[in-house]
Amino acid sequence: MEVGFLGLGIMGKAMSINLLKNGFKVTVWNRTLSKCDEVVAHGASVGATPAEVVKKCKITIAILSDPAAALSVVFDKDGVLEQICNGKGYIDMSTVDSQTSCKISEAITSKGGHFLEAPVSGSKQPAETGQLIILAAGDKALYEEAVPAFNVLGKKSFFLGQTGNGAKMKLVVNMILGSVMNAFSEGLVLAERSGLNPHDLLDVLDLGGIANPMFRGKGPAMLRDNHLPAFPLKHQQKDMRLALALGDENGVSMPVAAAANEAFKKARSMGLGDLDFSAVLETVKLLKQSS
Ligand SMILES: NC(=O)C1=CN([C@@H]2O[C@H](COP(=O)(O)OP(=O)(O)OC[C@H]3O[C@@H](n4cnc5c(N)ncnc54)[C@H](OP(=O)(O)O)[C@@H]3O)[C@@H](O)[C@H]2O)C=CC1
Ligand SMILES: O=CCCC(=O)O
Repeated sequence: MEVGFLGLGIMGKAMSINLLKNGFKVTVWNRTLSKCDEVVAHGASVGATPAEVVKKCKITIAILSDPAAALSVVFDKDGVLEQICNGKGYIDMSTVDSQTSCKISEAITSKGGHFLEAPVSGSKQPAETGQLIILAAGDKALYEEAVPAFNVLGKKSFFLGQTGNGAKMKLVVNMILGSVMNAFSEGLVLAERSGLNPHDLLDVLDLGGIANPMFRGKGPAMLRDNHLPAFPLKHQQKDMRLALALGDENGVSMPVAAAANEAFKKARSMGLGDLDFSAVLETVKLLKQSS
């Protein structure tokens, strides 16, 4: 199967290379052209614009930073809308809000195209190893058609019904993720400042009921102040912001998530937005030092 792929950031690069390694023909586009080089070395072709990719491919996948980027690639000049038509499918795997997803869906389907949202849970390493969790919603026929690609990209795909449900599920998951990361950061600093060995804390956590791959995977690096980006902090803050808006729409009080969002905003203001979201740890250290 030949697929188009728009967006070669941390996730898109890993996912498109994974498709190529598993026998898919892939035509890629990225706003910054130089990021195509590594994927081309794995056998990809390059399209000059999103429209050119869609013209060439029956199904085009996108994974872009945020709602503004997702909308721009569809609606702007040389965008997806210029070539989408009957028989072609567009799958947006970016993490966006349901309103953005519905706006894209309406535009694609008004041109006769098929639309699926399919944000993913899991980060850089699961993207590299095909272990993502795919949260799809929208056009069921397009979902069925995309299953061979999803089977390469992920360990499990969910079809969640109407467009918007995938976006909502993803935001709920990441709202929890961001809140947990803040609690974990506070715990690491509290352990150290109160005279405990934080490595002992990691061992204790790993044996108990709240053991999880994130503590295990990121904890040791966090203790070395290593925040090399797998999931950029600026994207986690975007997800908290969008999840809080979903809370507003549904009358759900989320004081924990609101506090976590403030911490991620603080980290962004400290210039940490391009680091991993674990860098929110630095805001806890800062607060303790100034008190
Ligand atoms: N990293 C992770 O662990 C995960 C990320 N996600 C989500 O996946 C999406 C991508 O994440 P990730 O790969 O980490 O992000 P990156 O920041 O690494 O990549 C972002 C991509 O979006 C492109 N982009 C940004 N703005 C525009 C624009 N205005 N027009 C066209 N292209 C644009 C970038 O192009 P350029 O190279 O030119 O800047 C790049 O290809 C986000 O929605 C994120 O929340 C979901 C699960 C896990
Ligand atoms: O959206 C990013 C999710 C990152 C993760 O699941 O570790």
